[in-house]
Amino acid sequence: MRYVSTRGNAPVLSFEEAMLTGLARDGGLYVPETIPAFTPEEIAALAGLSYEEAAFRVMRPFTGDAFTDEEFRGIIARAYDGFGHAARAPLVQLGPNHFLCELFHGPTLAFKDFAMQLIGQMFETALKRRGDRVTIVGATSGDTGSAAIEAFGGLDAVDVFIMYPHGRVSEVQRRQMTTPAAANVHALAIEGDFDDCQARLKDMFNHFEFRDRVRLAGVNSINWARVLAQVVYYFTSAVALGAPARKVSFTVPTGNFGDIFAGYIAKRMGLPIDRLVIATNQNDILHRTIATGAHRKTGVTPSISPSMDIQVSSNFERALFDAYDRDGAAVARLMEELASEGGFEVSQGVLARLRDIFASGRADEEETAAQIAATYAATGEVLCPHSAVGVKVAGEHLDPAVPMITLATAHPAKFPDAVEAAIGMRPPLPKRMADLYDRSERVLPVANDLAVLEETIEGLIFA
Ligand SMILES: Cc1ncc(COP(=O)(O)O)c(C=O)c1O
Ligand SMILES: N[C@@H](CCOP(=O)(O)O)C(=O)O
Repeated sequence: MRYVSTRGNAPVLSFEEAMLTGLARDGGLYVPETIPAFTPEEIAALAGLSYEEAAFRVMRPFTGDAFTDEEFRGIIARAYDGFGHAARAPLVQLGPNHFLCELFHGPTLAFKDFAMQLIGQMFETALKRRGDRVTIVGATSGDTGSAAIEAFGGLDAVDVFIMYPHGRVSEVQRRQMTTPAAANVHALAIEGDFDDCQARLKDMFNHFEFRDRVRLAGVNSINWARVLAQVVYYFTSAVALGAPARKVSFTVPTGNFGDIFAGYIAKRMGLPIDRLVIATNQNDILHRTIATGAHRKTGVTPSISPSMDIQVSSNFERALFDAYDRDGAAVARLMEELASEGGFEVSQGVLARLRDIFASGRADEEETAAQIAATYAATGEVLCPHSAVGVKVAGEHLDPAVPMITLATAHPAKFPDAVEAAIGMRPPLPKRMADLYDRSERVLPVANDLAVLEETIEGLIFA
């Protein structure tokens, strides 16, 4: 299996090289050269397997010779060992034909743990074998950062720097990033929003002297291995509801487009997914794109679902690459237009292709809070605000003939203020985190400035 850049002008890499490389050197994102297809029999055979075995079967065709089967099974076993639910990604029923896939039973209580725990183990195995060391820099709106710090903290072969937007993540998210004691992890508070953090990260990747000097690696969904790990729960949940004999649809709370792109890959692999519904909060560039064909930044407005406060949605580039028949030059032109003009329009043909696969909707602040309250009253399930955005939008796309699965992307205890405002109850943190508010914090405020950031990072790793 080989990996190519969405901008068509970077070296073709193996799985392991793509994983350790992060952003392609032409500024693009790596994607598999071809998507392996599963037969209906192979999909049916996933029924009744452990999550770990299903993960092995779904991901193995993508990893080439990076790991032996025994190594890969060990990596998967260690990745999911610390999850607080035996099913890893359990389904609960919300209503007739509407299910919630709870993705928040990992160590940091968000879906990011599914991929981050796995790639932590993959990096450790690959770097040890190579006798190599890398510097991981990440951008977060709250959950990627805490999951990365949990997964990579204390590992020998990595230093980790996570940029988060100062004042724009929940207190639980911030404390998850700033209280771990491991000396190799650093939380950097940036003045700006998530888009600024992600832009600085891409600037670092595009500054080759810095990139090569620190041996820069990425664990955002820039990294293909992150997306791959997220493909698995589409298979396990669809099979639990009768796939491949029965079609299913998914609604996915969306910001950086990584999670829903994983669903698109599952569909390309042969999983019978009817609709993939993009659910956005008031930062709705993706919903507007599907509705109108115009992909235009409007600036980020802080919301009660802060992890989705994103307007420059990195992985949409991967969807465009396929929608433009894998024409890397066309994608590069669109990305230049996004950077210089603040947006672009997709052609009518491309819009029709996108609409063939993706539907969309949005939830504003009041609708999100109302959905938390309504779901709690009807079912007793306490939703986090991101999952509530998903459930609200899913409600507009229900089809009596096709089960809908909404991804519940975070635990409500990560966003206690929003949940309390909606239902008058503060969801408690799990016991193992009960002292989170008493732990001391370690934060490094850094200017939203490439040179200052690079100097800070180099100062810490070469100290
Ligand atoms: C809780 C939560 N829900 C949804 C999302 C959106 O996921 P994606 O960025 O993969 O679209 C994020 C962040 O990415 C998140 O942290
Ligand atoms: N919502 C994310 C934003 C970064 O997304 P990623 O999937 O590209 O890592 C977060 O919580 O940080």
